[in-house]
This record gives sequence, C-alpha cells and structure tokens, in this order.
Amino acid sequence: MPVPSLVIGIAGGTGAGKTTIAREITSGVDSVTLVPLDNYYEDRSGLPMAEREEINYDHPAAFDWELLRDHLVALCEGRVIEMPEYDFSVHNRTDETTRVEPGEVVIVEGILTLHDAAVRDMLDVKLYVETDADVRIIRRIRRDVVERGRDLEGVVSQYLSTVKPMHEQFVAPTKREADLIIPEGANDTAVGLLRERVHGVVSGEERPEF
Ligand SMILES: Nc1ncnc2c1ncn2[C@@H]1O[C@H](COP(=O)(O)OP(=O)(O)O)[C@@H](O)[C@H]1O
Ligand SMILES: O=c1ccn([C@@H]2O[C@H](COP(=O)(O)O)[C@@H](O)[C@H]2O)c(=O)[nH]1
Repeated sequence: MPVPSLVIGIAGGTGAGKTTIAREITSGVDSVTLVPLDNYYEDRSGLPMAEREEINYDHPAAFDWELLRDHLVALCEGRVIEMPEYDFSVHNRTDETTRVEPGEVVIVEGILTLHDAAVRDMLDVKLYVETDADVRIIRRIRRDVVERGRDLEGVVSQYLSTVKPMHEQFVAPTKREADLIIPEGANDTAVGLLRERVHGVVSGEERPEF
C-alpha cells in the first residue's frame, strides 16, 4: 500500500465549492483518496430523529475529531481505513463503513478542515475556498432540497440559526491557517495552477510543500 505523496486540506463555507475543487485539482491523478469531513460527524444512533434535527452541525463539537485524526494517521502511514458513511436525510451515520485505501494524493475537505491543530499538522498544503455568502446559500438551498431531503423553510431557518453564525465564529477564522485562499471557488486560474502543482508532486518532480 503506497504512502501518499501529498496530503491536501480544503476548508471553506458550505457551498463554497470545496468538493468541486478537490475533484478538479486531482483530475488525471491515478489514485486519489477523498476524506470528506462530513463522514466524521459524530455517531448519533442513540438519539431519536427529533433530537438529531436540533443539533448544531456547524459547531466543531459536532465532529468526531479523534476518529478523523486516527484515520489520517493511518492513511499517511499507508494503512487502510474503514471510513464511516453519513446519511444527511436522517442526520446520522449509516450502519455501513467503506474500506478506503491510501492514494497517492489524500484530500481532506469540509467546512472545518483547518480547525483542528493535529489535523492541520498532517496537511502538506492548506487551502481555504472563499465564495460570497449569497452564492453559497443559493447553492445550499438547491442541494439540500434536491439531494438531502430538506424543505425550503427548514434550510432557511437552519442557515439563519446555526450555519451563518457558526461560519462567522468558527469557519471563516480558519482562513488565517491557510497557505492559499482561493477566491470564487473553482476559478480556472487557481484550479489550473493547483492541478499543475499536484501533478508535479505526484510525478516526483516537485516537493510536497507548496
Ligand atoms: N465555480 C463554480 N461555478 C458554478 N457552480 C459551482 C462552482 N463550484 C461549485 N459549484 C456548484 O455548487 C454546488 C456546491 O459545490 P460543492 O463543491 O459541493 O461545495 P462544498 O463542497 O463547498 O459544499 C454544487 O452543485 C456545484 O456543482
Ligand atoms: O446532519 C447534518 C450534517 C450536516 N449538515 C450540514 O452540512 C454542512 C456541511 O456540508 P457541506 O458539504 O460542506 O456544505 C454543514 O453546514 C451542516 O449544516 C446538516 O444539515 N445535517
């Protein structure tokens, strides 16, 4: 099992374009391991749905940081992990896990990827995707209604009560931990430069530090 040549962290607000950037900057790389922070929400199997609906999912306390740290250490050492799966429609992990092997490139992406110091220390490069709040909320409404089984009223009320204030308190401040801030999400120039760099490291021509 290979030890990854490059570990990238991508943070930024909901709907900023983190997943899109992760996909685009690694296109053409043979083996990429994606570690979505969303899969590391705490296991809430002990709580009924009504209580799960009330949880603040944008606060750092909503995540199982210990498991994420353990899994990143394992991947960085070339070991396989059993990654949890998350079902947004029921606000909980599923009963399934996925066997995930370390790729040449490992990407951790999620709103609070740059929050935890131990996680940050495992990243060769730290990116923060900066996209205007109005664009992000429009994307989020579309996505949550179409893909995550929510209604418009619920998305708006969650946004105002927790998503926006937690973004301001916890997500946006992690920008200062980033090596690079990418404006307007997956813009062609940033994606092109990052993609070149990723390919350079994977081919052994460049060092992992950006
Ligand atoms: N640069 C972009 N231009 C237009 N749409 C985009 C762009 N980046 C992302 N999107 C769209 O916005 C939505 C959210 O993007 P995603 O990458 O999933 O965001 P995040 O992972 O930050 O929540 C998706 O439907 C995606 O296709
Ligand atoms: O059960 C849940 C878990 C999370 N959320 C929301 O998801 C986003 C993070 O996902 P992105 O893909 O980065 O948008 C976060 O803002 C949580 O509010 C949820 O609604 N329910």
